[in-house]
Amino acid sequence: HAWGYGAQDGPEMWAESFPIANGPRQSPIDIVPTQAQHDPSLKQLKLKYDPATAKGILNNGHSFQVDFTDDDNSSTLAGGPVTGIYRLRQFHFHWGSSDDKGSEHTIAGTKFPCELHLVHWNTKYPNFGEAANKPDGLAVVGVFLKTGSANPRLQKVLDALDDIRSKGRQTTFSNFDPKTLLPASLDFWTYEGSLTTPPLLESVTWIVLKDPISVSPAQMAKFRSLLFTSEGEAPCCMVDNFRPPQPLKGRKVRASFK
Ligand SMILES: Cc1c(Cl)c([N+](=O)[O-])nn1CC(=O)Nc1ccc(S(N)(=O)=O)cc1
Ligand SMILES: [Zn+2]
Repeated sequence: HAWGYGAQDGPEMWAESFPIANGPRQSPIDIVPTQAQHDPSLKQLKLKYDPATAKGILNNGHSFQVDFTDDDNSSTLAGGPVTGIYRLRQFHFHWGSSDDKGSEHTIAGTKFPCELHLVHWNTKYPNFGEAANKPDGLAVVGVFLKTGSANPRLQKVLDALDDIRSKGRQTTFSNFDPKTLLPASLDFWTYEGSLTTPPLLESVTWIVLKDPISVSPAQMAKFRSLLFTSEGEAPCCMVDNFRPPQPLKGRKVRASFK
């Protein structure tokens, strides 16, 4: 099932191979703050990350991801809208070819140049693969990146991109605490959704942080230096790797804040 973000294999074509693309709980969505309901029963988000669990960084041909060892509860998410403990598996980004687009979620139609996803799986299941197709299997924290001053916390990730320019390239990436990539406030919106790329599994509790972190235009250029293509193929810049917002289909979006 070769899929991508081009005219021939992009989001408008995904339903041909992945009919769930037109399902009832697809992601991303446009978040309309005035229509989100404050839910005082939502707990505080509890994120505990051990930098020693960072393992490697990989160009998977759709984005790049930093993978974490997930064989114990060293790096976990709990609280917020979820029950139980979810383990951090990886984080990755989505971004645009220019600073006026790139995020997957939007806020009242506003697009950000980039969006970070921290992917966690429910430890009530034996592993990520088992969790990935359960309705409460995954929890993804989304963080918007807004153009402004350079973000020093991103630099270690961006400096590693030179070694993984082409699809399939990977290198070690250790001693990194993803908590350093989060904004000061953990206020969030939450809703029931899906993976935003094939296989588009409807197994994600989305936790989208209200506040963005900063990224400079020069740092955004670094993201855009990656390639969708493998070495030896005609190079195609890795940009616009975002799915547009999908129909809400009656879902409620809750806010953890007033
Ligand atoms: C589906 C699956 C399984 Cl099962 C495994 N596995 O190793 O067992 N790996 N993958 C791939 C995967 O994780 N995709 C994924 C897609 C979108 C997102 S996003 N943007 O955050 O919604 C997060 C992840
Ligand atoms: Zn993602």
